[in-house]
Amino acid sequence: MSQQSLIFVALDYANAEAARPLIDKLSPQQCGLKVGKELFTSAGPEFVRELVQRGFKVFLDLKFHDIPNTVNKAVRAAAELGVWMVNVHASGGRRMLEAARDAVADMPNRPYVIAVTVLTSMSAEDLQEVGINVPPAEHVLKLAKLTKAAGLDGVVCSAWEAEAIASICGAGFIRVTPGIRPVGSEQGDQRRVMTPPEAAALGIEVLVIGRPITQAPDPVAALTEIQASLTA
Ligand SMILES: O=C(O)c1cc(=O)[nH]c(=O)n1[C@@H]1O[C@H](COP(=O)(O)O)[C@@H](O)[C@H]1O
Repeated sequence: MSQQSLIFVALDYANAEAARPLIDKLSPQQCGLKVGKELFTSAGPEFVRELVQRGFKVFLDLKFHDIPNTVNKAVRAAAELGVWMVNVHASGGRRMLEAARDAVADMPNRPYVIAVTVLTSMSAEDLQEVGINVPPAEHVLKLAKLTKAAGLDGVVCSAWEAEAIASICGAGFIRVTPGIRPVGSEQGDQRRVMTPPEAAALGIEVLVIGRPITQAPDPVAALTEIQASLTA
């Protein structure tokens, strides 16, 4: 993993045709691409293979959360597409996480397997409603420790929890942070947000950014501006 924060553009588009105009203007040297539930459901594995063939690091964000056997098979199927990273939900529990880890253990070029802690769209109130009566940061840390103990490569968390995770889980443990919002951009459904330069200053390995780029009048210019702001 490089020292500088890598940016992954969240391709939250309705289908491949809608995503292609932006992808055609990007290079694998510039950023990675995240394919999530919407685009994967409409465009399918063939589209993921196409992005991999074009040389992009692809983060397949399907957030698997199921019984261990099902997650094991799903992670393996994702890995066989040649993606760089795949994720599951840490709240699936230790045995599910171990099954995700084991799915790719024998692959020579295996993807990173990481686990979502607490979604960046969730606030303390949202957590309370689902029976978790501790602050988000505390629950994130608990799930990060479980993920590390199960032998996964890292976690998805908000940038606010990234430093504490590094101090508890160690430097090699990858932190992937969505909920990144340049000053002046709309928060939308995100709750635990931070600006790109602040997140980069924390040494976060991967910043996931969607709408501030994809909904901008000129997405490539928005990405370039964000990238410049990281080192300014
Ligand atoms: O796993 C993810 O990528 C993810 C986890 C999380 O906690 N929060 C979160 O926003 N994401 C994804 O990151 C992207 C954020 O997009 P924007 O809010 O548009 O920047 C979306 O594709 C989400 O599905």
